[in-house]
Formats: sequence, C-alpha cells, structure tokens
Amino acid sequence: MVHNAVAVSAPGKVLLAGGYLCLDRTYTALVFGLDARIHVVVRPIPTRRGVELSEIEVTSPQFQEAAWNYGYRLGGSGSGMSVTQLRMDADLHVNRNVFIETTLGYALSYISAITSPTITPASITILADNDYYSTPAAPAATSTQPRFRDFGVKLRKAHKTGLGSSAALVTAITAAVLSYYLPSKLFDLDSDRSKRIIHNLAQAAHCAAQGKVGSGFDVASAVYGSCLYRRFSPTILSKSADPGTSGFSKSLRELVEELPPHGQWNTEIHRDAVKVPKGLRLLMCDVSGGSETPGMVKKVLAWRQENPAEANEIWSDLHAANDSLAKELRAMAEAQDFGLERLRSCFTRIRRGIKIMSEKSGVPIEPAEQTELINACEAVPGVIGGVVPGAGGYDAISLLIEDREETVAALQKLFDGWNVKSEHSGKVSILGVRQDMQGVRVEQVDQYQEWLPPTSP
Ligand SMILES: Nc1ncnc2c1ncn2[C@@H]1O[C@H](COP(=O)(O)OP(=O)(O)OP(=O)(O)O)[C@@H](O)[C@H]1O
Ligand SMILES: C[C@@](O)(CCOP(=O)(O)O)CC(=O)O
Repeated sequence: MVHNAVAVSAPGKVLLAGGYLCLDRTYTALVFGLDARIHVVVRPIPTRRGVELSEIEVTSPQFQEAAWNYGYRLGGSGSGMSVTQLRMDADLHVNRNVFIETTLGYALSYISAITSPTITPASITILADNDYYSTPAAPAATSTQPRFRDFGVKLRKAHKTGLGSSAALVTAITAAVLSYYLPSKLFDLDSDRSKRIIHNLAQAAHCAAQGKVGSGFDVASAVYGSCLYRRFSPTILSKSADPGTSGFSKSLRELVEELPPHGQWNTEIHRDAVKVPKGLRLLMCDVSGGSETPGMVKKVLAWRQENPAEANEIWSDLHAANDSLAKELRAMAEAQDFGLERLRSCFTRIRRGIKIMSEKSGVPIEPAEQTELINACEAVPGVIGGVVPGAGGYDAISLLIEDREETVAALQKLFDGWNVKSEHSGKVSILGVRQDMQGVRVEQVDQYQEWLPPTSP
C-alpha cells in the first residue's frame, strides 16, 4: 500500500523557571514552547516493479553529510522492529544519529504492536527553523535569508542555540511516522488520545537515545507547547522491556497506552497555567562563545543529596518564586493589568534563589559574567527581567520585555558594545524566536517542496 506524504512540526523550548527543581516531582517547571520548529516530512519512495526494499532514508539537507539509511525487520518473540543503519561514509565510519535511529525503532515497534501494517519504504526529510543553530559561516538574521538555511557544516560542528532540537526532532519524527503508517481511526494527531501516545512514546525514545532519564520538560513542550510541567516518575520507564528483547513491542504498547501492568503516567501538564500578557514577549539571547560546563546537573544533585535540609530550604524558596512568576504572568494576562513592578520583583527573587543555589553547590548556574549581562539588560528601558534559562551556565540568557522595537533596538545596541568579559563568554546575539502556545501539529506538505531532495527509486 502506498501512503500519502505527511508533514509534522514540533516546537523548541525555553525553561524559564524551574531548572534542576523540576527533576524532582515535588516541583514544577515553567516552560515555553517557541516558534522555532523542527519539521519532518515523510514521503513514499517509488519502488521498481518486483524490487522489494525495506529501507527508510533520512536526510537533514541543511547540514553536510547528513543522510542516514536504515533497514528494518520485524524480530521474533515480539521483540519489535529492529532498525539498522545501512551505509557507511567514505572513511567507513558509521555516521550514526542515535536520536533518529532510536526514534524510528520505537515508533515502528509501537506500530507493529497495535496493527499488522506493511511498513513500506519511505523517505524522511528533517528541516530545522534557522534559530536552532548559529554558525560562524551563517549570515546575520535578515528578512531575505531562506526559510531553511544551509548551515554549511556537519551536524556535530553546528553551534546549537539550546532550543531543544533533539526533543522537537524526536517528537516530530514520532508523530510523522505514526501519522504516515497508521490509519486515521487508529491515530489522529488532533485527538487528545493520540497526543498522549506521542508524548509517552517520544519521552521513552528520547530517554533511550540520550542514555538518561531527564525531567522530560523539553519533550512535553514539544508535544503540548507552553505549559506548567510536573515530571513523570522515572520508574515508569524502568518497568518496560529493552528494545530488541523478547516482548518489547507488547511492553512498549502497555507503556505508551498506559495499560496494565504499567498503568497511568503521573506527568502533569497544565497548558492554561502559562500565559504571556499582551504587549510583552520573551527574548532569547545566545552567547556565542559561551562555554558549556559538563556535569552541572550531576554536581547540583550531588550537593543536594549531601545537604538535604539546606537544599530543601533553597529549593522551596526558589519554587515559591517560580510559582509567583507563573501566577503573576497569568493574572496580568487575564486582567490586562500591567503590574510590571510585581513581575520585576519575581525575577529578582528567582535570580536570588539561583545565585544561592550556584554558590552553595559550586556550580556556575548564574556565573558572574551572566549576572553582569542580565543586570545590564535589566537596566534597559522596557526590559522587565531576565534569567539564565534551563540548566544555566555561560551560553544563554532569556529576557521578558515589552514588545516594542525600541526595546529590542536598545538591547541590540547594548550587545554591540558588550565586551567579552572572560574566556567563558563571547558575542551576545538576539534570536528571532518568540513564545508560542502550540505544540506538535500537522503541516501542509506543499510548503516544503523547494527543500525536499528527490526520492531515489
Ligand atoms: N536538524 C537535525 N537533523 C538531524 N538530527 C538532528 C537535528 N537537530 C538535532 N538532531 C539530533 O539531536 C542531537 C542534538 O541533541 P542535544 O540533546 O545534544 O541538543 P539539544 O536538544 O538541541 O540540546 P538543548 O537541550 O541544549 O537545547 C544531534 O546530535 C542530532 O542527533
Ligand atoms: C537542569 C534541567 O532541569 C534543565 C536543563 O535544561 P536545558 O537543557 O538547559 O534547557 C535538567 C532537566 O530538567 O532535564
């Protein structure tokens, strides 16, 4: 059976408040979906009569050497669909993309567990909105650049801006592959049930691909958009069989559809709890030379474990501050009441909490360089407050500002004259992204025509 082409996109994220805390179910995360999306198009590969192919080719045409070909086969003893990479590059190195490979394995295994489909050969194209990466070769953001820029480098050399490309990718591939192979009576991306299936399946695949169970806020916002998020218990994932082992596909279905013995996921996603008042916007700023500090999460959690009483006090204070920011934003959005001073003080409280967390754990969550940068931004008229998003560190800041051109222009002027303060930081640039409420969605295939490579028979 030849399927019709489908296209799906999923948004990137910014964790404005709740970094580290949201790893623990006691606390929530205030996460915004962004209008930078990862788009995935699935199309049939025309086959010659009599030639049997079991191949899925994946390309990410904005990057060099970004093509992966996979063979797939239904394993015995209910072990699900095994997905194996077929070709190697000229150096005989396998150029693996673990996120794509794992996601395909999970999605096809789930499909094989709920129906007996013929998985026909397909071509998958990945297109990332330009703000996900900034490369030295890339031209400055102008209105004339193509919608999907050629980044001119290999994927591993691209400088990520921290918008959660892997979570958006895993979510979009999962949703696109299920939409492509399953009949609409079994899967319809617009239904709540299908969204939940995508969420659970993408969380499982993303954790498997990254080799660790994070809080999952990035996958949650890729599926549902901006939300107040409480994580699932990590033990939910440890109960299922491993990919490729006997009974994997049945166990995956039980996990994804929340059937016994797995039961319900305890994730909480409150979409109505997150709002940005009219006239305000989030502004994401990338620090291009900003160094990454490995092992920050491990170090913070180790400190917390050694100092539980002190840590719990800091965590509760910070949570109260995070919560007050979410409530204040919502109250202002609903009442159209511009109590900007109250919002400003929420940011001050959050930053004070993060600073204490940084100092006590010895981890540069809001390092001195970022403190100086955020302070300078907060002094610009129209800037309400700023934070280090997510895990923090040297490479980004996020601001809440009045949505006026003068405010952005004044910040641009500040960044143009901003001197690099240490070897950890560099040039600051404003990303073109804005907050977006919408999560994963079906797209019109035609709009991508110009960027789709020809499918090889
Ligand atoms: N456009 C793309 N094409 C193909 N693979 C991609 C693309 N974008 C991301 N990936 C996959 O995701 C990986 C990056 O995932 P990683 O979790 O390190 O970054 P991220 O999700 O952007 O991180 P962060 O949470 O800091 O924003 C890449 O190595 C690649 O495997
Ligand atoms: C530190 C942590 O709470 C947030 C990490 O966020 P980001 O990847 O820096 O956006 C980890 C997590 O929630 O998985």
